Parts: sequence; C-alpha cells; structure tokens
Amino acid sequence: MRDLSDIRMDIDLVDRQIVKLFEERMKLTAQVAEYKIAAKKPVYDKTREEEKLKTLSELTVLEENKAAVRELFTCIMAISRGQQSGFMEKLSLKE
Ligand SMILES: O=C(O)C(=O)C[C@]1(C(=O)O)C=C[C@@H](O)C=C1
Repeated sequence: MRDLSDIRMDIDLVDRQIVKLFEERMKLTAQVAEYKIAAKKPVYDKTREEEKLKTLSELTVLEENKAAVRELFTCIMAISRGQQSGFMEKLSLKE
C-alpha cells in the first residue's frame, strides 16, 4: 500500500491542475458574458447545459462517477452563471 503523504502529494498535483483549468474556464465564460451582453442574450441556456451534462456524463469512464460528474458540472455552470450575472449587474449599474 502507498504511503498517505505520497498519495496526498499526487492529489495536490491534480488539484493544482483543476484550479488552473477552472480559472481558464472562468476566463472563457467571462468572454461569453461579454458576447451575451452585446447580443442582449440571457445568461441561462438550458439546452446548452443539458447537452453539456449529457456529453460529459458519456465521457466519464467509470459508471460510478457519472452522477458525480453531472453534479460537479451542474455546480460549475451555476458558478459561471453567477459570474456572468454579476458582470451584467455591474454594467447595468453603470448605465
Ligand atoms: O455557453 C454558454 O452560453 C455559457 O454561458 C456558458 C455556460 C457554461 O458555464 O458552460 C454557462 C451558462 C449557460 O447556461 C450555459 C453554459
């Protein structure tokens, strides 16, 4: 069996990558917000979110992880919506 601190070092490495990728994703959804503000489109896109959850669930290798992946991305997209709404609110306060 591997040593706990050894396993935790690997977890730390994976977590670093998750943070990096999360921040990359948030930068992209900030660009989406800019687009939606200009195009006067609503933040929430139910169809896109449903398609994403389906695709990501299909990409998940282990059956026992599928529900968790859906939960994780439901949460990530809610965070992204929150950020986008925040941008829109700030902009409307300025106007
Ligand atoms: O693709 C979009 O339209 C986005 O705003 C991005 C995103 C996402 O985080 O993936 C967030 C909100 C929408 O409801 C759908 C998807």
